[in-house]
Amino acid sequence: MRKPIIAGNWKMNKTAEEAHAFIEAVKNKIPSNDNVDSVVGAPTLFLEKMVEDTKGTELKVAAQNSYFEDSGAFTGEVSPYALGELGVDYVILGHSERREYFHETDEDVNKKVHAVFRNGMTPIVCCGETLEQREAGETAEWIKGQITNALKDLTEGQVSNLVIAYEPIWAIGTGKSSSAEEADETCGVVRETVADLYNRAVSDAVRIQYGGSVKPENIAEYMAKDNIDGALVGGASLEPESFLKLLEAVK
Ligand SMILES: O=C[C@H](O)COP(=O)(O)O
Repeated sequence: MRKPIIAGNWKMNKTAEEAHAFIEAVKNKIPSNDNVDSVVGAPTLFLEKMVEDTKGTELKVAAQNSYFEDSGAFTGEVSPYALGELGVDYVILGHSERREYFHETDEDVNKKVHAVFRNGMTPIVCCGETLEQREAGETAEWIKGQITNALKDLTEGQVSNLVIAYEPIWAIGTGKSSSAEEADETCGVVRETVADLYNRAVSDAVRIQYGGSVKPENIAEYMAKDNIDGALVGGASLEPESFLKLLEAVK
């Protein structure tokens, strides 16, 4: 039985003060992590304070990116070693916005996945197709390729502990969510790819989230599906009330 994982991704939103106010508003209302893992992905600037603010609570903190080298002459980059030292739990990797605007490749994502594991954190690896790819019937092949590349040279133990977020690009921030059936089918492609690359025990263990216009009103439809173990949520994770409703719907 896989434990659900709901992760907010604030993207480049909020000030330090707003982030602190959010944590204050939710921290005593987070469901027990015996039932659901609750995560907030915050901008790098606030991570230290968020880790401090969430100490002793059931809320976990995610970074939204990490570089693949631990240290060195990489001006402006975020060290995975420093993130691990800070007490960050998860790192979102390969989000379609990072791939599109910052030209991240599958190879970069794979190196980052290794770096995040090496530093004791859990990667949330994103994959997803464009509308053109979906309409051309290329979704399954594309997703298989992204997953195969992202998981290169990982151990069975690492992949069993990994989180994969399937986010159709056309459903992100558009209000056009994928139907639960379509989302489940493609999350099934992700799971079968993991089974082919590793084995059934690993594919049964890996947790797969759906992301793309998830909100309190529709999250239950996704969570009812066999291959969907959680959600990666942008817009609807920004307000405390909405974030708590997402967690309530799955606990
Ligand atoms: O990482 C989250 C996704 O990009 C989904 O964003 P959204 O919930 O605003 O559509």
